[in-house]
Amino acid sequence: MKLQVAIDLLTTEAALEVAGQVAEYVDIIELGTPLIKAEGLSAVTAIKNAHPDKLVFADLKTMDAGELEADIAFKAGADLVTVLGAADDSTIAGAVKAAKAHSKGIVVDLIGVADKVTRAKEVRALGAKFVEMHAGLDEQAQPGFDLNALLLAGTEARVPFSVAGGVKLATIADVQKAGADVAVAGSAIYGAADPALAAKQLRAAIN
Ligand SMILES: O=C(CO)[C@H](O)[C@H](O)COP(=O)(O)O
Repeated sequence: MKLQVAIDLLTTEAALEVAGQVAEYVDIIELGTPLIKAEGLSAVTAIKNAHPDKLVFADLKTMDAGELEADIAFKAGADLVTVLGAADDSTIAGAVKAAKAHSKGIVVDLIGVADKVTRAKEVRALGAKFVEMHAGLDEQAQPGFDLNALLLAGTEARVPFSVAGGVKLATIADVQKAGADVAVAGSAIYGAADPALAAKQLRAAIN
């Protein structure tokens, strides 16, 4: 299983600092949606230039204009770009077209999708590289949030998947057991007192 760090900080400078601290322990470096909204796609270029050996993930969460938005992110240096599973099939197909043109990949984020198992199968058929079983920061803050529902959906969908939703040291082994291809950890890494140590421990827990 790969480890992805999601950097939900607001400046390129801060993102570069965290990426530099944790790169040796992760496979994929994600530029979070708030960071891209704050800094633009130049943040993606800066991270790719600093870490050309890592997969750089631009969390655009595209909902429309799939081909156009994915194309500009790939041109900026992204290897993986997200489109929302709630988007129209044509939006996802358009983004996949852009990914094929750049020999890169589209990840479909199933945040907010009620039937994640069915949609995962549909978007995989449309050409998604993998799907993200994702409970967002707001959903995680709701009482009763349960990561296990995401893990179950991933296992049942039988397509390549990542899991994002407050993944941490206490839960990353369960993510691996569920058969995930990628574990995404955001606040557990960038919010830690020592991000390098947090990433190292997460990596050790899945090796
Ligand atoms: O995409 C996101 C929010 O929409 C986050 O990057 C993702 O949820 C991972 O962060 P965390 O581990 O803190 O949940």
